[in-house]
Amino acid sequence: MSEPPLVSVAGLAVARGGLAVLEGIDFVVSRGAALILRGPNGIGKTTLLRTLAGLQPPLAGTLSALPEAVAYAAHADGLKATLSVTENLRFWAAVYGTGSIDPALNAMNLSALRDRPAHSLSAGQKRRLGLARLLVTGRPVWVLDEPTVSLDAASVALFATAVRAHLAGGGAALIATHIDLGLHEARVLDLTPFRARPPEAGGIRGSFDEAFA
Ligand SMILES: Nc1ncnc2c1ncn2[C@@H]1O[C@H](COP(=O)(O)OP(=O)(O)OP(=O)(O)O)[C@@H](O)[C@H]1O
Repeated sequence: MSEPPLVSVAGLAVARGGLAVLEGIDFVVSRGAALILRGPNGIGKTTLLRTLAGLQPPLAGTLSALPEAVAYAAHADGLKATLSVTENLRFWAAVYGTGSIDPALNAMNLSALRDRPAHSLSAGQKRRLGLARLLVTGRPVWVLDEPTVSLDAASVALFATAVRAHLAGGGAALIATHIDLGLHEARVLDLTPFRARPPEAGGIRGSFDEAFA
């Protein structure tokens, strides 16, 4: 019997601010696979990723990803400003109960910056540290919201290499991005056809304010 997918979504509708933004979404993402989410500003990519990460409930439909399987990288890097690069990574390794931080330092080219406090890093360096955090989580499903913002071309390539290594190790990735990451093996899902219809046109009514909106 084949292994179940790491992420399985059926008839999913998601809401923001009490309004349905996307509905009728179906996809599966298996081990070793990446799904790129595309769509214009405001279509609901962040809202969908937040739902996949367990930060807000679905409005309708089913979602099989376990929140504890997911490592979520949001727009903010989530760094501890006064801690050094290595202290930030050790902090996350302790939170997630994982081991060495060296693979993460090397993957995102942070070794030369290891003793620098996070507040002193440039925007792109901070972003590299935020992405290095993914590697120390040890979690199989990476859910990434515009991960390459502030990255130069070389850093985008480093990041794509890290994603490929994650997939090769049996992980999966869902990535909202407006740029071409060069992950040609990834499937692309354009969310435009899933824009929620207004209730008067038969769409789902978003009748709650999400707890974490
Ligand atoms: N806190 C909020 N309260 C109410 N509405 C919100 C809130 N955050 C986002 N929205 C609205 O929800 C819709 C979906 O937003 P979302 O951030 O998911 O879109 P997106 O596809 O990620 O956009 P972008 O490409 O600009 O990042 C948008 O119309 C947005 O204005």
